[in-house]
Amino acid sequence: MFKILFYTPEIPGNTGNAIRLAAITGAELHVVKPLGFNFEDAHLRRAGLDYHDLAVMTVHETLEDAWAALLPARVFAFTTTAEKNFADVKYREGDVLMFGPESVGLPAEVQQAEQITERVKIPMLEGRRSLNLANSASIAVYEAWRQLGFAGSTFE
Ligand SMILES: C[S@@+](CC[C@H](N)C(=O)[O-])C[C@H]1O[C@@H](n2cnc3c(N)ncnc32)[C@H](O)[C@@H]1O
Repeated sequence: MFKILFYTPEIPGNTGNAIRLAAITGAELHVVKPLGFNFEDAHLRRAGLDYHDLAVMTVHETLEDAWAALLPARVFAFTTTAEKNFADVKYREGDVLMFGPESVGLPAEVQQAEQITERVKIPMLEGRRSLNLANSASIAVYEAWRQLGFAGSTFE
């Protein structure tokens, strides 16, 4: 399945939603510190509901630790500044879908890192700033999973 990579997320409810997304789809969730919350946060637990035990989640101390655990793999950096439509990628099993923190998005140096295969954008109307982090991850995982015929799901 796919790997969701949240770089330094700040808002607990978004990571809680991603935990639920991971449990529902089988995608792994990888989270890079520092985090803007702790895992006991009520908002995170509420958003993740009772799915925490069903999700595979790893917390990495640094981005280097995350690369060591995830690579080799293709890494797609989701950013509002990309030119390429995320839906034009032909996703493969094991791809990493990477997202930035809520306030500032992925820093330029991370977007330009050698580990990044391609920067991609989810379409928006002209003049709109960005989607919510958890919504972005859901859209990305479901498009990638759709391309794989929803492998492993009840509709396979
Ligand atoms: C709330 S957004 C960050 C907003 C930040 N001000 C920016 O412009 O990047 C959090 C994350 O969601 C993802 N995201 C939101 N909208 C997106 C879009 N239209 N295309 C690709 N990624 C998006 C990105 O990974 C982003 O770092």
